[in-house]
Amino acid sequence: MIQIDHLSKRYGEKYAVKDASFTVEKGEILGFLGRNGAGKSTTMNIITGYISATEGSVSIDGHDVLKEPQEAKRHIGYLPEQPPLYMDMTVDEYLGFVCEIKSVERSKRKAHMAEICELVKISDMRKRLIKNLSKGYKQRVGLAQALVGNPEVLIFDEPTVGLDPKQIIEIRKLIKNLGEKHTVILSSHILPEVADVCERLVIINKGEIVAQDTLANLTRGISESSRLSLRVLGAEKEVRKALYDITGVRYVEMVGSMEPGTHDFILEADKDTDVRKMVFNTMARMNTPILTMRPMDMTLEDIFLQLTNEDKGAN
Ligand SMILES: Nc1ncnc2c1ncn2[C@@H]1O[C@H](COP(=O)(O)OP(=O)(O)OP(=O)(O)O)[C@@H](O)[C@H]1O
Repeated sequence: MIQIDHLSKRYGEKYAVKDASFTVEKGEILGFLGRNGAGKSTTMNIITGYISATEGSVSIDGHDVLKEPQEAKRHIGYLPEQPPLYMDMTVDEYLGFVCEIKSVERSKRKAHMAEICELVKISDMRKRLIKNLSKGYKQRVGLAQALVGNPEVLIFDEPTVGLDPKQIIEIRKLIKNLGEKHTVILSSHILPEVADVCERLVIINKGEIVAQDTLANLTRGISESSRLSLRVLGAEKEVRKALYDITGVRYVEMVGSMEPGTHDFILEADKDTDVRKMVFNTMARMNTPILTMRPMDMTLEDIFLQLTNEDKGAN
């Protein structure tokens, strides 16, 4: 649905985005994750045709954003980081104005606006001046303008910044719902947000894409080993040696003794080897009961930190 090919944007000598390529499939909710200043807004602004790229191309449903801007933009609803709201208009006046610029048929506007307002829950606010709305409601009006014309693709840039926790939950829920009928790109620097809402992630660091995969693959795929945490009732030296002798085990470390007579171990094994059965059998033979055994997957947070550490990336 969206194809981003070798996109770069340079300001003077500095790359805001460098050689970024990724695709967004029809119907998916893609998370575009990066720290502040990583190049998210720049990428979103290029995809939506707000600014031009220095190099590379973007196509939306086969239409090049640069060569066929009207056609490409017709498919996109965009909520930029700063929603383009007119503070002295009422919600109705503003959405009417957006209908006008998006060429929504006059006869259909009333019903279309009512439907959108219902969806983003601003029906009671339609006669209010936008400047008098709370930040959360202003953001909903921003979402509403993105939905005008019923575009297939919705792009949200940091949609929950500045909202209170209740508003954040509501906006995320709304985006999830919209994802059922639209292709969505959600740009954010908030890890739990994209983890909660998105099926697949593209991670950008210092202008470069450093990873793109499903959440599950990202948490599984990056490390070369799998780790287990164990608490065993038994003598440290014997248990450590027995664990170390298990095929596939690379490393064993005793990390503490939290209960009398027990020892806590972290065991690192080859990535594709599930050593749990062997650990169980070995400990059973030695009559050293396992009190806990837990796989230690890398969290998305670990991965994000690993991928976006200060030494990585360009510039
Ligand atoms: N018009 C501009 N002129 C010069 N540099 C710019 C311009 N716009 C962005 N940059 C730089 O490009 C880099 C990427 O900025 P961008 O706004 O895309 O990041 P971001 O990931 O959206 O961050 P944030 O979440 O803080 O908005 C930053 O270093 C920024 O200072």
